[in-house]
Amino acid sequence: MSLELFKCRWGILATGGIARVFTKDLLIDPALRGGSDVKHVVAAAASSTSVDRARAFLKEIGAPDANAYGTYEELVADPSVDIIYVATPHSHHFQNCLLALNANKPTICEKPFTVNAAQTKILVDIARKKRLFLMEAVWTRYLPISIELRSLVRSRRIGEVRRVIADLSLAQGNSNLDSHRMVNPDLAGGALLDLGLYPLTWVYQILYHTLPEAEKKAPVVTGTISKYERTGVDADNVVVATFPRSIGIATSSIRVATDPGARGSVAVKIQGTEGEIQVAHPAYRPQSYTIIPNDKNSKPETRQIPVPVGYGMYWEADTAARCLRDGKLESDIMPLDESILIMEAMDKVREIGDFRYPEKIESTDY
Ligand SMILES: NC(=O)C1=CN([C@@H]2O[C@H](COP(=O)(O)OP(=O)(O)OC[C@H]3O[C@@H](n4cnc5c(N)ncnc54)[C@H](OP(=O)(O)O)[C@@H]3O)[C@@H](O)[C@H]2O)C=CC1
Ligand SMILES: O=C1OC[C@@H](O)[C@H](O)[C@H]1O
Repeated sequence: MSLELFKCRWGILATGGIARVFTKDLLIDPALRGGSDVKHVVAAAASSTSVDRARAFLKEIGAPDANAYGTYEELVADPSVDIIYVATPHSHHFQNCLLALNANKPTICEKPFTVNAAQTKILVDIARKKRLFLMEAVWTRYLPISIELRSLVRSRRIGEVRRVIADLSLAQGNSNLDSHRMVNPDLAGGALLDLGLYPLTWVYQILYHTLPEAEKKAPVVTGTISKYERTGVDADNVVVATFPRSIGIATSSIRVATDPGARGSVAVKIQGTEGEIQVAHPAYRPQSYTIIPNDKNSKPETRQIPVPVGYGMYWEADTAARCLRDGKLESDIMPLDESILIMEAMDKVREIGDFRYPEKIESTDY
């Protein structure tokens, strides 16, 4: 008996760098990643710049017959679209997700969800009230390596995990840096929201997500930031999250590098009472890990889990499609309340560092 695949029809909101990568990944034959029970179709894309840009995007990614729009409003009104993928700069996630949800479209949104927790909470409230699927598209969470590591931690492979140290630092040597969204306060630039979300993902997916529901408690968060002199966004930061039985330390920077010279460094250390797991850089897309037991007579074990094809963003898309198919309103892998907790941690560290974005993008009024 052959089972019919669930077809998920995507509307791509924005045509920048990550939209291109995600949409190309959507169209990769699932057989090349070992198969899937869902399939993806690019139904439409919109560019706020022009309809021609949307057309050129669709041609480039290999969906020339999909609907092209010159406004996001037209995209979210398209009845042939089942779900919207928001791929604008984070400054615009709140207003773009609002637009999609208000048009009754299930939505996934690039990381970080919004500029602050207040905005995320509003989106979550609206989605829950309208019974619409909503998910933060933190693609790292859905990678097979993350799933495997969460399972190893739950099975106490290294005993009880008491500490996670995670870093994503990408020194930006680029002479055009000052014009990049990464340091533009109007586009919610800065290391914490852009890069820091990944080390925080490791801290929360290991120290919080793996716990039984009854043991999940919001951590006490503190931290520090230092600013990029020319634009005032944060250039380096440290976040310390103290959970009832563990501590997480997440760091990120646009000044120094986790892996200088790309020689292969450790990005994440998951430290348990019986040993440690070292996860390879980069924290957003690691492809191997090593288990190092405390017992010096036991050998370290390295496991490679390469992304088989493309960039690896199809796994988050598969998760969203399955949720739609099964009538689920959120993903168990990236629950909405956990997205809010992580946004609150970033709010707290920005507050300690006296770093606020311009009111127009911190605002919850649109
Ligand atoms: N998951 C991942 O690995 C990655 C995620 N990201 C996340 O994706 C988001 C987008 O990043 P990225 O694709 O690199 O950004 P880009 O600058 O490459 O693209 C952003 C797109 O958003 C649209 N846009 C709408 N309003 C604005 C505005 N005021 N200024 C600039 N662009 C605008 C534009 O598309 P149009 O003209 O078509 O409307 C633009 O091309 C960010 O939130 C980032 O954190 C980024 C990189 C990697
Ligand atoms: O999400 C991201 O991951 C990779 C980085 O290069 C990029 O700046 C960031 O947005």
